Amino acid sequence: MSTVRFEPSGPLKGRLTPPSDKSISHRAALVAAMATEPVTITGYLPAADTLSTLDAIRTIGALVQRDGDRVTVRGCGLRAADAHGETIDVGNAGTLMRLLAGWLAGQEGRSFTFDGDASIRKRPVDRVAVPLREMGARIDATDGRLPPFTVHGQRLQGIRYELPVASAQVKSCVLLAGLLADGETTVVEPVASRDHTERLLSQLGVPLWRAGDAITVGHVDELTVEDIAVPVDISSAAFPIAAGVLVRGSRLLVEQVGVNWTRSGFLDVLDRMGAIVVGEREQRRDGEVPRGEPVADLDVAHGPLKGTVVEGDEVPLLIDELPLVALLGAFADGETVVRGAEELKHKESDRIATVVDGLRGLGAEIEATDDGFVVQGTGGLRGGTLHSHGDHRLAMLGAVAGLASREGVEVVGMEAAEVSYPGFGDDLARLQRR
Ligand SMILES: O=C(O)C1=C[C@@H](OP(=O)(O)O)[C@@H](O)[C@H](O)C1
Ligand SMILES: C=C(OP(=O)(O)O)C(=O)O
Repeated sequence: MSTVRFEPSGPLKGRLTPPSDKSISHRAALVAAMATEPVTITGYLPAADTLSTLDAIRTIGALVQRDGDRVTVRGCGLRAADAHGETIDVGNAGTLMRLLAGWLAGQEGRSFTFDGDASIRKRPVDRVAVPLREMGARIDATDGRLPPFTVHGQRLQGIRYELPVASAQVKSCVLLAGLLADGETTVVEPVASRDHTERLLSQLGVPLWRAGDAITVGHVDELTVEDIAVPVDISSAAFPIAAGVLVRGSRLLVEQVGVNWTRSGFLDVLDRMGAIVVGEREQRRDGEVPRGEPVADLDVAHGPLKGTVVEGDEVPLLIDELPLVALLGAFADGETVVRGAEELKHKESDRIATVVDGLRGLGAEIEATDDGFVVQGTGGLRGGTLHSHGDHRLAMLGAVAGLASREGVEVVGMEAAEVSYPGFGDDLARLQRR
């Protein structure tokens, strides 16, 4: 395990292009594997989670060639003809585990076992097993709800499924299963969550439409996949953006960031907190499913912050950035509250507990609640030691906290950042050298 110290920093300056989007890279690799003609993905994220996805599709029979962030996939077709009985190692990647289960649930008469690391073994799969069973698949999970689990593929029937929680992973799992199912499959969302799967499938010409909160996909016999370009991950960009906002005298240009409105809630929260982040974002779009992913350059400067409340429909639009909202809250004037975010308990760590314990250990005035946290802003942070608990977003949170702190932060388990942001430490160092 690596321990890295992040000292209080002088102004961060310069331009930065953070890594490609993890969510979209997973989806791009999976649809490429469902095709039979070769597909080239540019801007594929070469991080631990998305390398697990390339390994997973190789296990199922796809041929994969990677040169940096350019990946060529010769897929195995929607019916993954040659695969059976494999064990798929999803590593640390919840998104891979849940989306791939949807595709493989429709492989009639064939079984696949899913397993992963210690963190993945604590993450619930009943949330996808319930709708997949309703569609006709058989799924055996450990203790009824955890990995390792086996998916016994069956001929699937389309269903109408009302998501009990807003989860893009569950929505995407059911939509991918729907491609193979007889008839139409509809997923109803309680509130909007990231829509990368819908945008990608509709770009590929799959019959897919949205009516209010309901997204419907039709059966397809085969998938024709065009080349795919992946934008920069706003969830990764959020760390240097937060550092630019928090470190006195900073001015950064963060380039080519994906600003799909279902992902960019963090930018709206920054606006409310009074942060200076300038760049054109996508406005909320409730009608037809848009094709493709919008990008923008974001100009970021240090400035004072005020507390805010994040709750309700906004939560899924920045679910992975909520740890950073807690950190920003510690530097803000007044109180910052996050509520309605119990889903944080089911991530790579229990992010309510790990964020609250981690930031409190650095001197923040923060309390956990059942569904979020409350931070009393004190205008700064002392510093100390923060443990990542193997959670990439915690490791990067500690690093940003260190740069903005008075005494520096030692992050125990910094290597976890490789899950989503290869070269994270180098990027921060480069911005400090300008
Ligand atoms: O669909 C996706 O790519 C993701 C959806 C979210 O999870 P949930 O669907 O569990 O909310 C998010 O936290 C995760 O990092 C990626
Ligand atoms: C929750 C996350 O990812 P996953 O669910 O794919 O492990 C994340 O990246 O913060």
